[in-house]
Amino acid sequence: MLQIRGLRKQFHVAGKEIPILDIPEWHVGQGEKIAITGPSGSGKSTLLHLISGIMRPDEGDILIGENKLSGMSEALRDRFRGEHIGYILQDFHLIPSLTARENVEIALARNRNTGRGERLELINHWFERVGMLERRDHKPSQLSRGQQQRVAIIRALISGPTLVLADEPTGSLDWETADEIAELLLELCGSDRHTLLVVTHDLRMAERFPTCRHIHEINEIHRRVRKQGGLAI
Ligand SMILES: Nc1ncnc2c1ncn2[C@@H]1O[C@H](COP(=O)(O)OP(=O)(O)OP(=O)(O)O)[C@@H](O)[C@H]1O
Repeated sequence: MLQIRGLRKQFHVAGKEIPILDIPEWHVGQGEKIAITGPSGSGKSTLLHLISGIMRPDEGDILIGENKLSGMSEALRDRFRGEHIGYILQDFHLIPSLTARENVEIALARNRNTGRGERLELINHWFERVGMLERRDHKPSQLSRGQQQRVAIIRALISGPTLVLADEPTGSLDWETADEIAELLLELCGSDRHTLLVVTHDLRMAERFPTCRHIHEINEIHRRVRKQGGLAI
């Protein structure tokens, strides 16, 4: 469902080009659940930014299903992301002035052309699924961090994306809450319909996943830079 070919990304920093990613070939099958681990600065978040189309590669192709991201205009990539990709971040990024339900509703209204009644029914169903029905009219500041992440997970999944990307989803949570969130994410993405890629430093979380890959198994930059006698990133 996800294919990466000849992908390269570098950043221009202080007059120098710093290579970050070099992925000759990587395939992820429909329904796979993969945790990607690796040291800080090894390009994990950059990889997710490229797969979501938020960032463009310098070279190479990313295909999601039959859809080649490099062949799309920025507007088309934004639409494609809204319709097919769910993104979960460490810091939730909920809108503070809106309630939990409203945060979910604006994402749903943007991505799905449904009537309000149908939307509210679906939203209630999801809040019930994550055990937060009674909290749906609370603002983010009135919720715990774990609860805020549950709302962010609903927001990412409610439109039925085929690909779910999560960047350190448990990074700002205590261990117990992190375990609950990892469990919830795997349960909600459990069907073959959802492909789930999570980048994490949390090895306890990574071990729960059917597949766990170190970024250096995918990204050849580390090997190449070392071979050239450069600094390892
Ligand atoms: N927009 C940018 N401009 C310049 N350098 C960048 C930019 N974005 C990321 N980098 C650099 O690219 C490298 C990879 O960053 P990235 O955030 O992908 O790493 P990461 O593996 O996700 O790290 P962490 O685990 O700490 O989040 C880092 O050295 C970072 O400083």
